[in-house]
Amino acid sequence: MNIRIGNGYDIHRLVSGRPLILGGVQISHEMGLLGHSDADVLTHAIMDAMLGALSLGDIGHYFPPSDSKWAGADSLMLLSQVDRLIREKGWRVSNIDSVIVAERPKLKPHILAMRDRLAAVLELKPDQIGIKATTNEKLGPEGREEGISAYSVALLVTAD
Ligand SMILES: Nc1ccn([C@@H]2O[C@H](COP(=O)(O)O)[C@@H](O)[C@H]2O)c(=O)n1
Ligand SMILES: C[C@@]1(CO)OP(=O)(O)OP(=O)(O)OC[C@H]1O
Repeated sequence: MNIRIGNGYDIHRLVSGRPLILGGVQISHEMGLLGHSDADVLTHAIMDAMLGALSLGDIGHYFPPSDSKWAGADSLMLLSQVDRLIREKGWRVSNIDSVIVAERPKLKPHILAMRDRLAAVLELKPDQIGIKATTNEKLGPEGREEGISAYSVALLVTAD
């Protein structure tokens, strides 16, 4: 069995008038993330980790922000396409681990729902997907609540 590891990072700006969607879960908050798609920063970091593991570039290559086709796109649908790409190449996800950096809102109550949604799309068990949350101790853009970022690593294994 072959193994490959990849990492991903993304950040999106917090603005009023947008829904806050993380890991495919809509979270009640007075602000949401701005982006060409639904701006699901966690799912974007996970996709980049999966693509990075196989040196397949990044999500902007497959879903260019300049292409109106992806305007308002559901990031879980994009994740499903990335998963299909790696499966077609003979790989599958062994496990994913992630961190969301957000001063607010409290994400702990939503982590299990995010794991369930991502696991359903990736056809994994929820315990193959780690998601943690941390504040940035009021430091930097996340700490000033200007944005939310996410980091992810993905371990891929060959299907055989
Ligand atoms: N948006 C967040 C941030 C943090 N948490 C939870 O709180 C714990 C403590 O966070 P610190 O940044 O003070 O270390 C953290 O381990 C998370 O469990 C959260 O739920 N939502
Ligand atoms: C998801 C895509 C889709 O156009 O757009 P955004 O939601 O703006 O997200 P970002 O991480 O800035 O860029 C990646 C794009 O592929």
